[in-house]
Amino acid sequence: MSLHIAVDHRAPVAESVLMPGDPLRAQFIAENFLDNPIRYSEIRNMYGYTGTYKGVPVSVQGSGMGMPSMGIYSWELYNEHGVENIIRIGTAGSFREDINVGEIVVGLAASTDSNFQHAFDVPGQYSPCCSYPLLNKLQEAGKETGIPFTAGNIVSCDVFYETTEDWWKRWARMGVMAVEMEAAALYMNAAYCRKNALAIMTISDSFVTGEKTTAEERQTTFTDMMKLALEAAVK
Ligand SMILES: O=P(O)(O)O[C@H]1O[C@H](CO)[C@@H](O)[C@H]1O
Ligand SMILES: O=c1cc[nH]c(=O)[nH]1
Repeated sequence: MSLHIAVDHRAPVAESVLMPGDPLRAQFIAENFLDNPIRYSEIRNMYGYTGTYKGVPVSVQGSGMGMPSMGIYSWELYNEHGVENIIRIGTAGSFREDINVGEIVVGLAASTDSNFQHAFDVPGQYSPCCSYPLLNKLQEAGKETGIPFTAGNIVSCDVFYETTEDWWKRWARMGVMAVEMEAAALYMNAAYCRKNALAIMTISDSFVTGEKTTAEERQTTFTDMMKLALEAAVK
């Protein structure tokens, strides 16, 4: 057991873990996609489950919202639970008019406005990027399932409710596709711990059109992303 994640001897945390921000999305995936899921942790109601997908053990663990929370859970998974691969399965807001609600984006790199990197004491600006081996597996899964996605730069922000209008347009001007709140911390922890990480997000709202999805839709309807991540996790 680590400080924030319990263990259950019947269901050790698997080598590959899917991480949604929302613990109820973790429960939905476990109940609808995994065989014989067991909830190994409910500390703070941040549920974690292990089951099998196509016969291979896979875990699903809520990360909570924001880089501090993702930083804690991914650190403990990598360092105290033997995890090698983490695939974030999140939601994001689109900055591009050709990337619409319901579509999937993959963070090749995660720009950020956070100071999370101070923990690593690098003498400059670190560029958080995904793991190439996991990206390759996702590409294979994409070809096999026919589920499309767009890969590029995303931004992980500390603030959800920005107060200045059009703040996002300056990120968009630099080719950043979408905003979420955890990938940069995950990528930095993975790099430091010599592990693998990839962030996949379904677009839940568009800064360009103003379209939005409900909390319930964000919890349960983004099943293509879940399938894609599971297929990549068992390769
Ligand atoms: O749906 P999740 O995975 O939580 O991701 C996004 O949604 C939350 C904000 O509503 C933030 O955590 C953001 O990164
Ligand atoms: O972090 C997020 C996630 C979805 N939509 C946003 O606007 N921000």
